[in-house]
Amino acid sequence: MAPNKRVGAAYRAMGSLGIDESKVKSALKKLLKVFDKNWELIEAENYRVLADAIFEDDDNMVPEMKKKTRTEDIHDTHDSLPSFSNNQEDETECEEAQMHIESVQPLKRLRLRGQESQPLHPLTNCATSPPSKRAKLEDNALHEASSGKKPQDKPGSSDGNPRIEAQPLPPQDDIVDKGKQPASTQVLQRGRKLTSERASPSIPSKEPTVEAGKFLLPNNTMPRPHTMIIPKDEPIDEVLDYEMPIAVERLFNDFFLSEPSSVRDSSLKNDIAGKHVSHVTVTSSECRDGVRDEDVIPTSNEEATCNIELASSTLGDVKLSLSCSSALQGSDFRMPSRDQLIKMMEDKCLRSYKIADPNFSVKKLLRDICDCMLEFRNTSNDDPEESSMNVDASKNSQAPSTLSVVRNKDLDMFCHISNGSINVKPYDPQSFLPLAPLNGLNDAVLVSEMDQTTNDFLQNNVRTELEDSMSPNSHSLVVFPQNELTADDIRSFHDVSDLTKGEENVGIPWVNETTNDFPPSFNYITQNLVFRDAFVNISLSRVGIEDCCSTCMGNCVLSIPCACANKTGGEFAYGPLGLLKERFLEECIAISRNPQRHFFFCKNCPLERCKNDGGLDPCKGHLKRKFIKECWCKCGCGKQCGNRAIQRGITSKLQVFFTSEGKGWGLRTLEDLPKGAFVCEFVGEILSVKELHERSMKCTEKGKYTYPVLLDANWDSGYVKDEEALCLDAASFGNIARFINHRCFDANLVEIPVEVEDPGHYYYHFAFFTARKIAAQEELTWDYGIDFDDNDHPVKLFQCRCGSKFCRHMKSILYGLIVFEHNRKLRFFLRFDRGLRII
Ligand SMILES: C[S@@+](CC[C@H](N)C(=O)[O-])C[C@H]1O[C@@H](n2cnc3c(N)ncnc32)[C@H](O)[C@@H]1O
Repeated sequence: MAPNKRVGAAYRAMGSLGIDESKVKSALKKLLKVFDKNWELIEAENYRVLADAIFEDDDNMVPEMKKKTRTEDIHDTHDSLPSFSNNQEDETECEEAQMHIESVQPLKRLRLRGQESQPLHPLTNCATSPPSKRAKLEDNALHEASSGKKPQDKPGSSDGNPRIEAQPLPPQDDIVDKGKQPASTQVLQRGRKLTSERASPSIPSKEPTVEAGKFLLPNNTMPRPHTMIIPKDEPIDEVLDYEMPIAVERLFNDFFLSEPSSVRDSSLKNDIAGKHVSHVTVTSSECRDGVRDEDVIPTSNEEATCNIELASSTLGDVKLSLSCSSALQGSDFRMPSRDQLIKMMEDKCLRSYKIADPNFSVKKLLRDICDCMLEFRNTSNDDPEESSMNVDASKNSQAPSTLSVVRNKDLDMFCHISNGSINVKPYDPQSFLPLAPLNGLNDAVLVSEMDQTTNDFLQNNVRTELEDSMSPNSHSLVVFPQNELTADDIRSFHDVSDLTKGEENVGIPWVNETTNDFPPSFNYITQNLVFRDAFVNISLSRVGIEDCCSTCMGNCVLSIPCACANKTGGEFAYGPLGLLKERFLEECIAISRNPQRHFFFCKNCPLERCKNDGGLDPCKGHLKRKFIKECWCKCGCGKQCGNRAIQRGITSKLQVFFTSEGKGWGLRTLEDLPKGAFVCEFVGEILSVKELHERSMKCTEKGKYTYPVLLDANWDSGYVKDEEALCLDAASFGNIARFINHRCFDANLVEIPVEVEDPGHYYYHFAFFTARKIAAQEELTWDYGIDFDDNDHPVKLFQCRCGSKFCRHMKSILYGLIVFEHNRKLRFFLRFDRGLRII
């Protein structure tokens, strides 16, 4: 009989590790038996289980040899060595045994270190699908292969055995596991019981009790910061690395959420067959009926038909994802609806289990699974508040077919069920990259590689702050695109939990409940930065005694107006609570809403000048605004002075979201805001208007746009030099304000120029304040002041979808239509629905 190629390959692989073929044979035999001849399991990770099994054999042999040596020592110490020498085989074995006492650990370390880039330990893959049947050994094949070509010896190893002492020992600290026991086939029989039976939070689940084939484990093919060996004696709990968020997001949701089933099927098939799909954890031959408990067959990804994935993060958040492939079901396979699937499962369970709670439900089962996962995590968490989890299944989310599971008010998770896909998707402040692996990308790219110190630091310092800034709403499902990604896309990733990348006092999360889009790529900055030519002279010497309140102390707004207040028109703009005073605010709103009354026209307008097109068109007008002058570091008051509102930065809970009205991304508040509150500044690159003009031209050519704001509130004071005619552009460098959309006339924010460090009036801060009380969840808007008939406006014109009944754009469209209709005698249907729509 021809030698079995797989056997031969196994010998060669072990040979390349310097392992003697006699050891390979017996270990291989055992494994084939245990694994029911499933070669994939044996071959996984370059025959890792085989190597481990060999080491284990050696380990077992060591005590025997030691015992023997000790016995002979007692009888005759001097005779013991010769007696071994007389027996060549025994001597060799003894040598091996001795050698393994010393060196099996380093060998394993070295091997692991070399495999760092490989998928994780096969343990979990195998463990999720262990064989349930026994089979005959492949004796013949083994025999023939073992009598074939001898594996090449390692250099320095004359007898074919590994000479460990020749290999450098890695530092002990590098090793995550204890290194005493190899991951062995014994471990494969272990698992974690995931039933509704709760583990007591005080008793860590150290004794996995699930039989082979009946348990689920998190998919561990994703990379981890610390690849580790799982010592065989240690419980499976150790496999779960709760120190790091596990970024497993298969997100078959894309397929399940919206597309017709036929589309879904083909996409899914491609995905499953593709290399990227590597998270097969449970495979069932009868997945038509859901996940089958018995006869779980380990299989390759290509054969996968049913996946269950669990993922958790350090916060105890759990994601469970089910997916089903049509690969083995035939072309007419259709994914059942969520309700069909649940009903089918419930019927099956009620049929199968003689004693079942009459109120048994699959949803409850899933929640229980999630609870169990969380409890595993909570056992290591002493915080009683976190340990007591409140599952509220009745809470509905906005998404259809969604089940919300809320753990507690501050740290909740969002369990989404939609057509076979169940996600518990939390806000995860520790992940610096999106949680989802995306097609065409190696998962490794997407998992933050934090070392323990960074991780600990974040846990101690950042998480609480970020958690505080979150609301349950912000944990909603985020669907990541499944398209191929470019390097640019990868660069544009924004942390779901904090788009500001930690730059602001508060984290500002983003959500997209509408499309698969990510927020646009830009660099987050909290302070305006000069691009190149803009003249911004911030120097202490320019701030004269009349421009600051050097003799003030404490909180200026509580005492008589200081020099800074004088510059604001004789009194402080802010009241004692830090809100803008009503009268001041109303004046500012009036300027924005009735600009015609506050326009001034420059004699030599920098905007017209910078066009450099020969002629000089007349100035189109600028708004003369009211300024706020805040106290600054040259003042005697402290940082808590009430006249330093914008300097304290963003304090409100905000969220970037994808609007449903076609405006792209927008900014909303997650909490009620009072009238007159500072929200944020418009931050960007400081450009001269000339630079802006040049940039706009270039951008337009490339189909890109600038996000400019003119700092023209003081251009009426005389001739404005080119380098002093400034603007801000937030397209590439900006802050959260770049997401604030326009609303005609009745916007809920008002923009006010604020001077802080430059008394020159040409450079100032462009700050947004609430124009009225704003309720939580309301989108924040400001009136860009666009003339929709002015094609020359520095802001790229768009079709306004502000929904305001005062919408200027719609008015002009309506006017145009009426004229058109009148002239052409054509009929148009107009519908007044959230503003004017043309149908
Ligand atoms: C400063 S950005 C605001 C954020 C933007 N929506 C985004 O997705 O990045 C300005 C752009 O948003 C869009 N936009 C803002 N307000 C809008 C409105 N009322 N209707 C339609 N589009 C709007 C326009 O495309 C505009 O050029």
